[in-house]
Parts: sequence; C-alpha cells; structure tokens
Amino acid sequence: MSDPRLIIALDYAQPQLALNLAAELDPNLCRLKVGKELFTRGGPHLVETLQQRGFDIFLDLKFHDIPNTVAKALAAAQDLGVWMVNVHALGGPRMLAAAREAITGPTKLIAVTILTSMGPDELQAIGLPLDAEENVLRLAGLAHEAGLDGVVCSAQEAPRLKETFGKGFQLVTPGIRPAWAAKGDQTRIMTPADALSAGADYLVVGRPITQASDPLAALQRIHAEIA
Ligand SMILES: O=C(O)c1cc(=O)[nH]c(=O)n1[C@@H]1O[C@H](COP(=O)(O)O)[C@@H](O)[C@H]1O
Repeated sequence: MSDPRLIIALDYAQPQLALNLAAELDPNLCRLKVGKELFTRGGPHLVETLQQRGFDIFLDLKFHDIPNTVAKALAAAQDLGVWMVNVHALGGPRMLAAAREAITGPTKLIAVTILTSMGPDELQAIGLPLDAEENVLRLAGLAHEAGLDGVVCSAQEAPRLKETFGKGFQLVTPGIRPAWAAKGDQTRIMTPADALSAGADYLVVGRPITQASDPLAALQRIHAEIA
C-alpha cells in the first residue's frame, strides 16, 4: 500500500470547494487534512464522503480540554474511522494518558507541540521559555512518555526530535513553504525537500496549494521538488 508523505490541508469555508479539489486528487499520492474551519462547516458527513473516495483523513481538531472530555472526543473521532487525529500536548500528562487510552484501534494519535505560527515574542507573551525547540522537545517528551505515535512540530525541530525519540516517533510538519510560496502567518517554516531531509515523516501543506491560482499545478510542483 502507498504511504504518501504529503497531507493537503483542506482549509476551505465551503465543503464543496474541498470536494472539488479532492475530485482532482489521487489518494495514492496524498492524504487530506480536515481542520476546524471545514469540519465546523461540513461535519462528520464530509469526512465520510472523503473517506469513501479513498482518502486517508487527518482530523485536525487539536483537542485540548480536561482528560475525560478529550478521551470522549477521541472515541468519536476513532468511530469516524479517521487515519490520524491530534491533541495539544499542552493539555498535560494526564490528558495525554487519557487520550492514549481512548484510541484502541489503528487511528494514529499525535500531539501538537508549539504551533508553527509562534515565534519568540509569542512564547514570551504566554510565559514559555523563548527557545521554540526547547519547548517542542519538552512537550514531545510528554507525548512520547504517554505512548503517542508522534507529534506535530516544525521541520526545524525534526533533527533533534528524531535524534532524541528515534525513527519510529512520527513527525508531522506544517509550516511547509516552497521557495515560491508566501509565508503568511507561519513563522517556523521550511521547504518541502528540506523538511524531508531534516527527518519529517509527513508534510502538511495548505495555502501554497489551496490558494494557488492552479492548485493542481502547485501540487505537481511540490511533488517534483520532493521526488
Ligand atoms: O496541527 C496542525 O495541523 C498544525 C499545527 C501547527 O503547529 N501549525 C499548523 O499550521 N497546523 C495546521 O497546518 C495547516 C497549515 O496550513 P498552511 O499554512 O496554509 O500551509 C493549517 O491547517 C494549520 O491549522
């Protein structure tokens, strides 16, 4: 079975736009991410429709709540049959343990560490040490200890994480920006090829594809860059 490294973030306001793009894509070449905006608009039905078309779905709802609530939300995500789901590592060790217990099947469970949009100023504003990598390593340590499958991080942190937690601990990296794409609100970014060389297992790419005047051409360009 193919194991595509590319996950396309379907950050659309209308489910139909997501379905239109999906209709042009090959599930053997990419996976799809359904996040807060699209899920709030399209709901579980949209996830099911995309799965029926053969796509693995990363349900990116970044659960962050008390342990019981997170566990119940994850059970619901698992019932949907999604390929991957995430929680915030900042929810803490008890929440991560409850999350791990809630996932009993093949759904991959990963933890967001420090959002790729955050730089030193924002880390300072929320009272965390200024070095993003230091925070990511600490939070990834909590996720690893709780038995999660991996973390969401920036590709900049990938070498240290692979070195510390080993090959099997999966790294899902947003903040991917080809040299030709706008940075937008992302801070800790890397190109697709550099991210893979740094040790990323999966690349999450949204706007460089979804906001391109020709999304398929943008996707093909990225595929060519990482081939
Ligand atoms: O969990 C995520 O997917 C995520 C974590 C993170 O730290 N940074 C981050 O950008 N994301 C998501 O990854 C996608 C990145 O989209 P673009 O910046 O448009 O490529 C968005 O859907 C974000 O919600």
